[in-house]
Amino acid sequence: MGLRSFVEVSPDSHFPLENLPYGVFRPTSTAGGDGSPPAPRPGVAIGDFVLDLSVISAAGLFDGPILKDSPCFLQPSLNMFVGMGRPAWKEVRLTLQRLLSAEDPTLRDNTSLREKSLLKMSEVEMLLPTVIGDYTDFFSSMHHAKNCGTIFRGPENPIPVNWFHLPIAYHGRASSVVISGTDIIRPRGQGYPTAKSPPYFGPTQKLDFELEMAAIVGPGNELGKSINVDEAADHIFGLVLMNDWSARDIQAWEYVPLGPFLGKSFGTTISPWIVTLDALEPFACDAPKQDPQPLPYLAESKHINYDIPLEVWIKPAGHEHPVIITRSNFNNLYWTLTQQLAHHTINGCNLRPGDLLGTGTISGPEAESFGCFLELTWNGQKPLNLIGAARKFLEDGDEVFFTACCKGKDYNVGFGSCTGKVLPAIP
Ligand SMILES: O=C(O)/C=C/C(=O)CC(=O)CC(=O)O
Ligand SMILES: [Ca+2]
Ligand SMILES: [Mg+2]
Repeated sequence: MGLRSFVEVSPDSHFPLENLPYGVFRPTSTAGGDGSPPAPRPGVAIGDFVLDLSVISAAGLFDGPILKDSPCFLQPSLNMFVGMGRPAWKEVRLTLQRLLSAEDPTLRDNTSLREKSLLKMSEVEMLLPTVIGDYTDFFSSMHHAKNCGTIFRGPENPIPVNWFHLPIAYHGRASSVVISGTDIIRPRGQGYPTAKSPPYFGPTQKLDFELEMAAIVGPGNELGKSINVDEAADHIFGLVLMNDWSARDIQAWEYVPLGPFLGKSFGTTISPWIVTLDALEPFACDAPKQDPQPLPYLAESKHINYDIPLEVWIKPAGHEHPVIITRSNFNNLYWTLTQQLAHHTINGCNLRPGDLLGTGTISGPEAESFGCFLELTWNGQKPLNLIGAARKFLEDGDEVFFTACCKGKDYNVGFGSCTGKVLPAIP
């Protein structure tokens, strides 16, 4: 039997008391005094409701030693709270699990506070949870690295030799990270030239999704200092789903020798609810054994992943229901979140609260678990059948849905969804 809340939580909900993911929202039902939209504020998800943490904070209910008098929930983003570190996160989790439990009368029996603080999810708009100063994207699934290498560089040596020694990454573009539900405009750009013609210019003909998750950085490090791999988990607040939309024709032509640029910087979608590592703890599992042994700064005493089943669904224009196109799992990552974070800071580069670290596309070993169209259709050579139509890449009007849900014995720890619809290119 899972934990019980006085708020009704259906058995298939992603958001029971065991989860309590954090987001930033604004109520859609009420406007401010001058008619302007209400200010963004932090909240946690419980069943089909959002608990407004600014109201709980103003009511003085965060009375633990760290949170007492802290303005961290009177902010328009979660940056201040995630920067406070694990002792603060633990204190808030305990306070909220008590306040929302079926047994505690404080909120349960206070009608006016309950009405002020608990809002229906259907009556709020979700916003980006943190101000993202920097966004980095790793490349940590071996299956994805092997498939991309074979497709882009040939089957002889698909995985570059450095890949087994360090978690490869590129610096992404933070300005175009958007919240789930935001439309994505098909980008224009230069594509690969064919033997006799110059580079193609126009709307990408190979628009793709990439099934990823991303870590939200906690306290981070000062410039010039690095984070020890065995302490790295204390710098990861939690995880979201992430779609690293990619234009494969633009990417293939531009990426030599500096890596992805305009083929990926036109939009990256994240899900609104940050599921904490504390909530994911029951789903920890061994990460793949690494051969060769990583260098000492990457050798960790606790080498773990999480068992997070992932799904991608697509709803083409004119269709009522989405269809599933791939199933993978977070536990396919070869380099762990903590190794990624330690590697990122080993040269003294500073990470700041709220930064976003993408895992890289999470492909599994089987064709049904590949994490993007590039792999699923082998760069368009083997089209997929999508509701009777042959598909190589994304088309205008397609809606892409990612979802993830960890199954506990009597409860779920879910991520909700990460969605986006493809709009036609600007003429
Ligand atoms: O192998 C390549 O040249 C390119 C690979 C990617 O597009 C991957 C990327 O963005 C990182 C990832 O998602 O794993
Ligand atoms: Ca990516
Ligand atoms: Mg992107």
